[in-house]
Amino acid sequence: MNTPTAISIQGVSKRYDDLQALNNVSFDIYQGEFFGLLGPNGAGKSTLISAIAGLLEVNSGHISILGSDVRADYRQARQKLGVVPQEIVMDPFFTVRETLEFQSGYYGVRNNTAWIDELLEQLNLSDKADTNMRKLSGGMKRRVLIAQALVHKPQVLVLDEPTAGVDVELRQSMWRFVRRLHSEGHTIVLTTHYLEEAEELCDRIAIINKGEVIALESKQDLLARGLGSKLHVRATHAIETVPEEYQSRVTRLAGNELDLTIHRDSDSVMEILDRLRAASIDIDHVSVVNDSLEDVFVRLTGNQEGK
Ligand SMILES: Nc1ncnc2c1ncn2[C@@H]1O[C@H](COP(=O)(O)OP(=O)(O)OP(=O)(O)O)[C@@H](O)[C@H]1O
Repeated sequence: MNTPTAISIQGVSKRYDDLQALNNVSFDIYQGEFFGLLGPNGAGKSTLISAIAGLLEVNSGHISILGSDVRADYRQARQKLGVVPQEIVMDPFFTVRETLEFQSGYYGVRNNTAWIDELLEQLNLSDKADTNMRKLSGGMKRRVLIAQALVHKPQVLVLDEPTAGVDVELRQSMWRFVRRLHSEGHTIVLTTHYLEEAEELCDRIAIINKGEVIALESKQDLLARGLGSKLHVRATHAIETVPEEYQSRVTRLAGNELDLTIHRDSDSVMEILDRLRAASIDIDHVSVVNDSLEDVFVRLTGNQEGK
């Protein structure tokens, strides 16, 4: 693949006292990707994002944004990058518009009123432009964070759990806007605990666990990994017993309904159904449900804390 690199992460390690938060992390994110960074709580995602933003001194390794090193060429790298942080820190006495103007000044951007107006409109904030930040709801503050990250029109946008605690309607309108930015050529990096969101939006996904990258694949490849699927069987009568060889795979047995985990590569569904029939299970209906990203994530990280 010859696509230019948007974010290059090379051999990055970070230690907090005796805790290794990042351990020799290396991967590239390409221009125009919608990239997902997933992992359970405490995996090291926010540490990596702070390092990408050039806000954290790492113990070893290098990170660059479109060729600019985030430490050595901090100002250039920051011009190319917008980061929507997880935590809301804002001056409560500024209005929404003042907040965005102040942020523009920080990047040395002037005369960008038209772009600020567009951001306000796209994020449904136009009627709040002159409202003080302290009077906004949490969801509205999150929208201002996104606008703030975009005032200087960065090529690369990193969103650290932007939809935590945001209602469904707002989440959808935020994603519409982020998708539009992506379709216009922006590189988007997303961390989220809503795995269905990552499944819907991201082209490629890295899973971090205990400071290490444990998977880095296209979403399709990740979803095709491992066991793969669930076989759902409905019988015409209550199912009394399941053949012994399948008992360890039963995830649900209730009345005439039975769920079994199956391995897409090595199991023959027809053979399983034949054996169930031979065990006097009169099959009425069968369906195969593929693993979700959440199933794969839980299997790879071995816990459910990332939910
Ligand atoms: N400033 C700090 N000092 C000491 N330890 C820290 C500091 N910041 C983070 N850690 C620890 O480093 C590890 C990685 O934390 P980090 O916030 O990067 O994880 P995360 O993947 O973003 O988690 P979450 O999903 O909960 O936001 C955790 O064990 C955390 O407690």
